[in-house]
Amino acid sequence: MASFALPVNEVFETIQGEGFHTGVPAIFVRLQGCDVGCSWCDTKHTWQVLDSDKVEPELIIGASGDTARWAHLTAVQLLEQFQTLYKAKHVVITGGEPCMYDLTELSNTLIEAGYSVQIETSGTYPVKVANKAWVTVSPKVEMKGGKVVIEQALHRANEIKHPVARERDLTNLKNLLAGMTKNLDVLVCLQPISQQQRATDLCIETCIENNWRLSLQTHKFIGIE
Ligand SMILES: C[S@@+](CC[C@H](N)C(=O)[O-])C[C@H]1O[C@@H](n2cnc3c(N)ncnc32)[C@H](O)[C@@H]1O
Ligand SMILES: Nc1nc2[nH]cc(C(=O)O)c2c(=O)[nH]1
Ligand code: SF4
Ligand SMILES: [Mg+2]
Repeated sequence: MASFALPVNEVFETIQGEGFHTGVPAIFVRLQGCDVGCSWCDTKHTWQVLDSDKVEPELIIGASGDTARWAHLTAVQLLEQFQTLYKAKHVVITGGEPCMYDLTELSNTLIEAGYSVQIETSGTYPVKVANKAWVTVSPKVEMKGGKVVIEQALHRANEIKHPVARERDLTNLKNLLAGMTKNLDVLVCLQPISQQQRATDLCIETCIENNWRLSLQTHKFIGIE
């Protein structure tokens, strides 16, 4: 079967800094493209997929820095790089919004090669990924792009990791949870937006009240990618 290529912004090995898998060594594959439009997004350089930003694959693997550059890479090309360059056996496919693309072939290829796979998604696109993949949905409600969180993503989620700045974000989360008809015991994390103290205090208080987990973007505190 012809392997189709995905637009990759960066590939790097680090420690998962967010959610249930915080602390796990991981290879990150950041895909280019997102039309959700979160004003506080910390990866805005991935929003547009411009031909003028397309480069050769060798400029992407292991490169660092927040640029809009991207290259087409196939599942086999990525797997070969992982097996040559990295030790981690957990792969996080993120973006940009990775579920703009069909991730089934990439995730199946990696799982068959012995990797665990996790997807970081906004929940605004159907999640097309291997059944064994871990899906982290970070619901994006009332963002500029006007997209809505879809039921299929919430029902496929292994964890819901909600970004919180103020009370309204908690109300939005509780409305999403109340509307779910399946996956009712999904794991819930709260993630303060941009490490704001008021948001962090609100998350701590709410996690204790609801027995939810706190997700702190630990990589930003210890200065790793
Ligand atoms: C950059 S997004 C990419 C994946 C996908 N588009 C999504 O939003 O889940 C990865 C994670 O970073 C979170 N995030 C982005 N900017 C953030 C910020 N300023 N503060 C806290 N979390 C942020 C998102 O909520 C998401 O959980
Ligand atoms: N260390 C680290 N952990 C992360 N977890 C989710 C991330 C993301 O940008 O999707 C991320 C990231 O950018 N770095
Ligand atoms: S959905 Fe994710 S990548 Fe897109 S703008 Fe929001 S936080 Fe950024
Ligand atoms: Mg990040």
